[in-house]
Amino acid sequence: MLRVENICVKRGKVQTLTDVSLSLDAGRTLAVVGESGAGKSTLIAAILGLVKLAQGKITWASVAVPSCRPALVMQEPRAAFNPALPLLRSVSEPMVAQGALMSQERLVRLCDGLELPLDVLLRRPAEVSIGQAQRVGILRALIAKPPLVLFDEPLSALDAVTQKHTARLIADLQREEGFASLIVTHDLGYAAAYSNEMAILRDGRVEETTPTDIFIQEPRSDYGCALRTAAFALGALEAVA
Ligand SMILES: Nc1ncnc2c1ncn2[C@@H]1O[C@H](COP(=O)(O)OP(=O)(O)OP(=O)(O)O)[C@@H](O)[C@H]1O
Repeated sequence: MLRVENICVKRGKVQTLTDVSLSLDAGRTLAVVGESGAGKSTLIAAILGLVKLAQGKITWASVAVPSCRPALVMQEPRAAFNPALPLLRSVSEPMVAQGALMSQERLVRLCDGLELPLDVLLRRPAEVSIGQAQRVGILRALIAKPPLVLFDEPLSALDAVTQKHTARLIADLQREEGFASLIVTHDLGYAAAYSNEMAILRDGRVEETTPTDIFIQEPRSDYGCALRTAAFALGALEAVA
């Protein structure tokens, strides 16, 4: 459903993405993994139509992606919200944009799953912890049942136990609702545990796109092998190998 076809992006004078092609179907998860500066956030910006493509095209079900109202979980949790507004106002924005009312039942279910006390939503961004703000970002992304969710380092501010609960909640909702999920992360362990496919990005190019179970056993690219070896050395892949 999501098709990224041979895109090139320049930011300033820097070529940040070169001939990148990816695809992602409904109900599936694609993890985009790569070192800092590889172009992961630029890829998300390109999918959202926030940067100009020098070449190639990006579509969702054959039309421009913004028309499907993709949801974004931003990398910097507090910066994702209007600092002047209680978080609940920001959380309700995707529903307002659809002209729909927010279901109390869904709000309570998601807050329970994310271990977010409801009173946190009555505070402004500066009045909650970064980890809470990150989970509110996930709540806002999922509240309106979007068909496509782009997660930019969605668990980076959470402790290991909360990471696990949050990742499970996202996976459970995805099974029930069938959204397509693109996860950008440095964390190979998380990517390996929760994705169907892994795209390895380096210096703005896709080194390989490989089904996750195969990648864990035998990456196809030299850089994929180096990432896998490093992740094993850190103990990040033991649970999934
Ligand atoms: N607005 C910009 N102008 C010029 N260069 C930029 C701009 N934004 C990003 N870049 C450069 O583009 C490259 C890719 O950046 P990007 O933020 O996409 O990487 P990333 O893989 O998301 O990194 P990180 O994991 O550190 O967030 C980097 O070399 C970065 O310095």
